[in-house]
Amino acid sequence: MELPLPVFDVSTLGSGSASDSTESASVLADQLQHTGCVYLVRHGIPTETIHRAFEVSKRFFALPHQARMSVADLNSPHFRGFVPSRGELTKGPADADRREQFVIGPETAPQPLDPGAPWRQLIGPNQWPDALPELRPVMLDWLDELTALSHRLLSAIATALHGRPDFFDGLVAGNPNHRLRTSHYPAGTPGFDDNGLGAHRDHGLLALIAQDGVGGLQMEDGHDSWVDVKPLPGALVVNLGETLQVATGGRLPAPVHRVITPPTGAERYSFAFAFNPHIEALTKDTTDPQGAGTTEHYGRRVLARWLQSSPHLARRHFPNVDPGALLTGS
Ligand SMILES: O=C(O)CCC(=O)C(=O)O
Ligand SMILES: [Fe+2]
Repeated sequence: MELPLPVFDVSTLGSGSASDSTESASVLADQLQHTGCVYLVRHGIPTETIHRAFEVSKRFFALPHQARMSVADLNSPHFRGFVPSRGELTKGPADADRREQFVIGPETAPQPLDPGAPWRQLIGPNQWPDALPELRPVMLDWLDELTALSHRLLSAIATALHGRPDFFDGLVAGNPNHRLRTSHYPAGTPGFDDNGLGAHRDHGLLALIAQDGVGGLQMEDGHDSWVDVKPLPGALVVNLGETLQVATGGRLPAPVHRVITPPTGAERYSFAFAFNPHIEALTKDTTDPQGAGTTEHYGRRVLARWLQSSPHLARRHFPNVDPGALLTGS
């Protein structure tokens, strides 16, 4: 099968001498520099962990509507839980996403409410449905595996770009706003309702995607056309987010991507793990020796975006927060 993206063998990072892994880190950075998106093979996450995750995801989406709605995201100021089909407006109000999702993050206690820093509400507990007790251990185990792999990749990128594996660690330390979302893309009518997930860039550092064999994930190739990221059995896909694009002065691009609804008779399941900065992280171009350019506050930016794409949550939990004011820092 001809693949649209480079393939990176993760096992080359951790083994052998330090110079081997430095070389391998440069291979990864070079691949990412061209596409912002790469297949990862021999990534070390047990097949069994992945298999269990897909299995429990299917069982979650097969629960009766009422059981899924018992953990609706509308209950959660932390943007976690079940997001029904059409519940998110990634592309804007005219075309809601057709996928349904279940979203978790690192399990933490809620933060004290601070009206001057509403983004801190993104940190907090998850919601778990009583009807499927296995969901919690399986999702949290998968979250831990994906977090550990993301740290390895970030260290490799830091080694390749700055000669130091811990160069970007300060962005993630503390309360990282990671998210693991599993999505179910129901079949649709081609040409009519094919917006499974609207075109977007991820906001964080990098994302790891696991998809089943159905296909539908597409990346923009930089020349206004879409490339099908065909499923590669056992592989994960890494795609970079805007925080890393900013931190590397644009050297590592965050690709625009989307998911097309499966055709009649098919349905797609996937996982996307967003490896995100901590909620107060300040990002600026680290390749500029003068330190010029704007500094971005991750918590402000991500809350503004999520309020725009989830207006029902905005109205319920953040009625006095203006996304525009968050973005301009006032
Ligand atoms: O479902 C997928 O394959 C991709 C999901 C994605 O890009 C996201 O949730 O940000
Ligand atoms: Fe994405």
